[in-house]
Amino acid sequence: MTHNHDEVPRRLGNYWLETRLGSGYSGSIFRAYNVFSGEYVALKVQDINHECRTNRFEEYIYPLLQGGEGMPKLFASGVQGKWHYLVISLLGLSLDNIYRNNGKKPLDLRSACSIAIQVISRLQTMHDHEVLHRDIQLGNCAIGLTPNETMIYMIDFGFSKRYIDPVTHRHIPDSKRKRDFLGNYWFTSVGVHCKGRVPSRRDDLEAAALMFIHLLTPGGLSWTRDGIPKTDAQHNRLKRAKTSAQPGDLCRGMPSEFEEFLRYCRRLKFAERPDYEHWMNEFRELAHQNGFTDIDKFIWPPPLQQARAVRPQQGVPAVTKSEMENVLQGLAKLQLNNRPALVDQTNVPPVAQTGAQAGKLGARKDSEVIEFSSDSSVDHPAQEPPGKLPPRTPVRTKKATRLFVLRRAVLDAIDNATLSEVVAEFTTFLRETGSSKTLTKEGFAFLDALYKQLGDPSVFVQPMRTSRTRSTKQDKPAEPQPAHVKLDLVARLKRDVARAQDNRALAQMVADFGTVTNRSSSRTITKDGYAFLEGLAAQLKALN
Ligand SMILES: Nc1ncnc2c1ncn2[C@@H]1O[C@H](COP(=O)(O)OP(=O)(O)OP(=O)(O)O)[C@@H](O)[C@H]1O
Repeated sequence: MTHNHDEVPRRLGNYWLETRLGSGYSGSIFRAYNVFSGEYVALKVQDINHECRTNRFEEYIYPLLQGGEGMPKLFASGVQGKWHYLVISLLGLSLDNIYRNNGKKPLDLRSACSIAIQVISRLQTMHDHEVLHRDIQLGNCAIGLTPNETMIYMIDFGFSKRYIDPVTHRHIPDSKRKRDFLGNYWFTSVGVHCKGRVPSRRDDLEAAALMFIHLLTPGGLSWTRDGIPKTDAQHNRLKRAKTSAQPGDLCRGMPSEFEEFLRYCRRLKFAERPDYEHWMNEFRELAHQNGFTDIDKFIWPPPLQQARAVRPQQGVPAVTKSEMENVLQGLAKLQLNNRPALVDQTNVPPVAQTGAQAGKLGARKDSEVIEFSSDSSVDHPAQEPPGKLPPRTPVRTKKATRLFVLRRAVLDAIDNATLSEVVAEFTTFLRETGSSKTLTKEGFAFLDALYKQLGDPSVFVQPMRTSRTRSTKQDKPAEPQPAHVKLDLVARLKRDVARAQDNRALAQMVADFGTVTNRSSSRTITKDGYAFLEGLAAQLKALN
């Protein structure tokens, strides 16, 4: 049953209704003001006979959330005639309004990080108050009005539910029985939408992850592009597309945090508490690495300088053409002659003609240009046609890009002499760049590649850099070690590297070095660490 909003009285309770702000399936929302105080509010009104009495559910949920950051205030609720009304804080634009007003263009990375931090924080607040949202979408996140315009609020609790039983204090039970889907087509998790599972905290987070990815994807998530499905066949097609989309494909060209976050949400168990703090910190760190300041505030439109810093685009390298040329010229100096393979590679599918095999890397044609991206998809050659490099001035990208190029050179290397040169270059580069000697994610990715190449290029290698705070059993956090453990081990590695007999022994040393660096509190490279890397380059040459 729908209603004509012209029928809604001009006054409900102590509130005088002005303009209509929006309307959904079950009711309308008006800008209104308190006739006594003059205070402006938003008033949600619904016919009491409506088949979907979401106002009643919201009336139950709002009090549970009062006082939480980013939760609208509930001022009043009641019934007048055939109208049920809820009076809540008046807010500004929804993220859906912002996205549409911006021509549905992908958002800048600063805005995406800021939204990610705030939305995860809102979900933490709701979940800590024992409530699931169950309908996370752009239209249900709204910014405040001045002076709260940098705060994202959560709205529309019509589908929300307590997941802790108020009597037994136990988590709601899971069920094998398939349920009808509840939520929205675009962002509701694959488990709930496509497999009929019972929603829990993990699904709110997965919906948020899909929303962030959507905001960074040109044209949005693929299954959103044909509009709302009108038939069962269309809906089934949408579900198939959603189910089969792999995180790596959805997030190609984006910073790896987005893909990792989606994977993390999908690994969570039904009743498991997500590690909200960890993910907020990951997005803060990502923002920090890109030079964004004040990231806990959502600033729209984004500050000009910061918006320009990095704008991730699907499959498009995040470097300028001239930066890419510089890097390639540097690599061209490497002598890559045909020498025996490092290890038995019969298990490895033949690699397409790479720069290493073709001769000098600098001689690569545009179509052979390797992918520059600060995500884990660097193993896949860029799908985008070359020459589509957007102008930008990345802050962190230069360092990250250089490290990725070196990592690629490791994977392409076919002999120890080449590896020796690449390791020497990696060491010099680390010594020369930046005031911080911290080994970045890209630095660890280099070590992973080196370990794989020295040991067995055909096997999957568990990354050496692990999360500090991950709470699932599978991903044990890396316990920090006392400083002397690292110092002792690295000193030993420095001493022993010159005595290593073969590549496998060197591989083990690289793994030990990466692991101990990861477990040190600041992940820095010490003087002995540099000496070890230099010794490694020398020993590789000697073992050639
Ligand atoms: N507190 C508010 N202040 C200002 N605008 C709001 C507020 N709450 C909602 N709106 C606007 O009204 C729209 C509909 O709001 P809401 O989603 O709460 O209603 P609904 O009837 O439950 O909608 P739907 O059925 O589409 O879920 C929102 O997208 C937003 O643009």
